[in-house]
Amino acid sequence: MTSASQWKKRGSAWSAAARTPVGACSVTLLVALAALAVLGPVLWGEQAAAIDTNAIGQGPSGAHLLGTDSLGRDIFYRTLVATRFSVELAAIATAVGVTVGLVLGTLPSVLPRRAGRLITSAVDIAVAFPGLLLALFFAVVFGVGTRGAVLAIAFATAPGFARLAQTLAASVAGRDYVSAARIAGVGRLRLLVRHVLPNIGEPLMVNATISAGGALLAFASLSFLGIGVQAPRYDWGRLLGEGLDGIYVNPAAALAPGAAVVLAGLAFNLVGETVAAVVGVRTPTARTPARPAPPARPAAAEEPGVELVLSVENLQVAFPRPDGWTVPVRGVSFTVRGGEAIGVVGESGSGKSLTGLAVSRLIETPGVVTADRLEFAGTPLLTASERELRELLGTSLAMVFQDPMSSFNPTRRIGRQLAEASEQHHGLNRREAFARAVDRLREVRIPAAERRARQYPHEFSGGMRQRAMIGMGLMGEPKLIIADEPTTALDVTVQRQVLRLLARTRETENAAILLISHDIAVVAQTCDRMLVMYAGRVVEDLPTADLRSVPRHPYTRALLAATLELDTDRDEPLAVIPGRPPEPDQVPEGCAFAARCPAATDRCRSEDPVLERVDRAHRVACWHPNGAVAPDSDRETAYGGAE
Ligand SMILES: Nc1ncnc2c1ncn2[C@@H]1O[C@H](COP(=O)(O)OP(=O)(O)OP(=O)(O)O)[C@@H](O)[C@H]1O
Repeated sequence: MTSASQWKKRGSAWSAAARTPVGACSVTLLVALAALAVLGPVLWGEQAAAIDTNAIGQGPSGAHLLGTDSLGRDIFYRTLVATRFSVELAAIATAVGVTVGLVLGTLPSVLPRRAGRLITSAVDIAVAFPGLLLALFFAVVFGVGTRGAVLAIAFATAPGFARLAQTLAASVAGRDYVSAARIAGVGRLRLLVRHVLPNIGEPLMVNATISAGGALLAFASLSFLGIGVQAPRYDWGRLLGEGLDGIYVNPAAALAPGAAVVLAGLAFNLVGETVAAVVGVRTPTARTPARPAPPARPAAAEEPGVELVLSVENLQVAFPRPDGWTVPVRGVSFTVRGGEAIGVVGESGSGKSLTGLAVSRLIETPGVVTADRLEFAGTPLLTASERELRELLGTSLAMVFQDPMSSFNPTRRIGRQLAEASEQHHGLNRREAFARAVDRLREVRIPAAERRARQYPHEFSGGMRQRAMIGMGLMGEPKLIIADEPTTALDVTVQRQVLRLLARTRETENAAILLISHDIAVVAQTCDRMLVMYAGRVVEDLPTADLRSVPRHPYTRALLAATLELDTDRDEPLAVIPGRPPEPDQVPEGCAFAARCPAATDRCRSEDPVLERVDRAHRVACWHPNGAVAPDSDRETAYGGAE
């Protein structure tokens, strides 16, 4: 979709929202409020200030619509003129509150963890207090008067915003384009400013608008109590307080500013609601469980010493749950040599993606990654400093995600997103980095690369975005490309182009590839070796050339039998693997596949098999890798495959 059509779509959403009852009310109220704020003091400033000692404390009359105050000034004009000051003060207090809140809310993601936690705890405590109580407290601290009241209301608004910003930032932090930027080595502050803030702007705007209504009310309350605006200046709160003194003589003197506060507050709230309806804002909730040490699992077999790009030994990924830990990756071990292409296959939930994310150091707190060894290009990733990691991963590791739509920041041009890493790591200036980005886009066969580099992600097709993502990986000199289901969201022809591009990149750049896929056929065509994962572990590691002849694990054979190929007899029902893999927190004793395995014995149900070498390039975790042992039940073997 082009940006013009996007704007058109947005425009029609706005006009549709304005035609709803809420939308129409909010537009009318807002226009009236803005007109009064701008024109009120100009048109009626003099009448509002005119003192008439002959008309002190009068009730409504033809000359004075809402009566007069204790100096004979016209209350109707004063209420109209007070609009500007009341709205101005509420807007300033909200702006200061939102800014302070935004800083407090986003600081934890740039500061060291301990300092960040301190701020988060302070915000949590402040959020627990009612806003008006906080405003009163701060009003006393900052002193009586307009400035004190502005600061008091701003500081009372800030904690709510800080919490909202934290939650929104956390919800964006897991998006692919943020992961991609992190992999490209983009620093925390830049990540925040360029990738997180632009994408949480809309919900923050909506909440700021609604908060302005609250600020207006809070201001009126402080002025009413005599600790806000001081005479001779006046806002609605002050007029309300003055009107209340003579409420029995002239109730309109108090009711008019009161009604003005209510109507203006309503205008802000309704505008907020209308904006929320158009931009589709929903506020996610945060989650911070406790974190004890995850359980240990046995290490798997070791690869003989070759020059390795990646060396993973006993990798575990654990997440806290209210009642303990769930460990979806339970001791994965494998190695990747330079230029080698390895496929990772397995059913959904087997831990493929988490393994890729753990290798890229993209598992976020509260997730915990442990390993006996996790080395990339000779650097231990678990003990490396953040700076080392940024340098190393930013230049040598590329990541291609499943959803090409979410892989790029929607608010930034493609070329700039590619260039970002080069500005950071290669010391290139903006122009040079952009030129390199264009060159890389050309390299991945993006037509009219120069023009395309200036376009936004939504102007690219899915296949082009995926190629651009690979191009982003090529901004450095990647030693390893981790591609997580890179073709799942694409149609078949585009799938082939992307796979071909990956293969070409591997050749030209001598980059190793870790291709995560549930499509065994794709892996067989593209990779040298295949890791078969089941319930968070590698159960077989074998050359793809041997796929047809020597898979040893019953699960691998089952996966192969369930793969649809061109030569599959379409009249025969496709083999299926009976049952479902266990949930990560319900993995049984013994071999996790035993319950679905036609050859399972008592030993399989009680002892967990270790991944062991069966020949030079082949490892398998099975007690009966040759399929020689008869099953201990009368079940028929459900799957084909060579024995
Ligand atoms: N943040 C998390 N907290 C708790 N559990 C998680 C988290 N992320 C993933 N999991 C669980 O870990 C398991 C493995 O997830 P993973 O995404 O690695 O699977 P996968 O093999 O890549 O599956 P798919 O092919 O569907 O992407 C799943 O059961 C998933 O529910």
